[in-house]
Amino acid sequence: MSEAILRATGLRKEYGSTLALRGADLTVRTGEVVAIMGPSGSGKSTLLHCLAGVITPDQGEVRLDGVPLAGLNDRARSRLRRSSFGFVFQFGQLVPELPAIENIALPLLLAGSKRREAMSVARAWFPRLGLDGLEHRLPGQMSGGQSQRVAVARALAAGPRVVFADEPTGALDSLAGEQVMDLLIDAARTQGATVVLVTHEARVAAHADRTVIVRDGRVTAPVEA
Ligand SMILES: Nc1ncnc2c1ncn2[C@@H]1O[C@H](COP(=O)(O)OP(=O)(O)OP(=O)(O)O)[C@@H](O)[C@H]1O
Repeated sequence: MSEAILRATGLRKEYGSTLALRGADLTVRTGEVVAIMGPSGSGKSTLLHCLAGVITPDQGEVRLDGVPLAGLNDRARSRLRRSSFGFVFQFGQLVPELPAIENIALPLLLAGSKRREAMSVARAWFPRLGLDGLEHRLPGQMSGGQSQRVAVARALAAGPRVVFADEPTGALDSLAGEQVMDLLIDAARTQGATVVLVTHEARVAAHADRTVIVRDGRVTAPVEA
């Protein structure tokens, strides 16, 4: 069995009087696709954001390759997010002023690629996305499903080690949602990326190797595969 890439132990997070996480534990292995399910407000997004180092838990820790994220300063944490992580949200993550191809090229440019090289990598995604000919469409000129496919390509283009997806199909009908999930899982597996996915939908979770349930701020169903 592969090594743990992410290990969260005893995560606790309070927002004012709301206890969002109360001792959440989760281990994710390299190359695994893990779905996080659970009732609304149970703490799924908070857990995802702690795993990704976007928010810092009040107690407990997250380790990436055994190294505690809390030990990194803000700059190192942002660099890590940029170089090792990709993100897909429900909607609205593309830069509206940039055509699809430039949205995909953006993380590569931020990582230091030359423009010509970044655009060529981005262009190569279009046949795979089923979006040939739409390279120069703005996000507002594409359907929700097309935009989400572009968002998946953007999350994966720079070769992240972990992709975090929060309700990536939440705003889509079932056919468009299936296409987005097929693309996300297929591309992640091809690249050997690990995926941590929050979803309400069992058919989305069915794409995962393993599903865990968050209830009242704790991970209640199989912590380990
Ligand atoms: N920034 C915030 N400020 C205050 N309360 C928050 C904040 N973020 C989350 N919460 C609260 O923390 C709890 C857990 O929220 P979280 O978004 O993690 O749950 P969730 O399981 O992802 O919910 P949903 O499925 O509805 O998206 C909820 O009660 C929520 O209202």
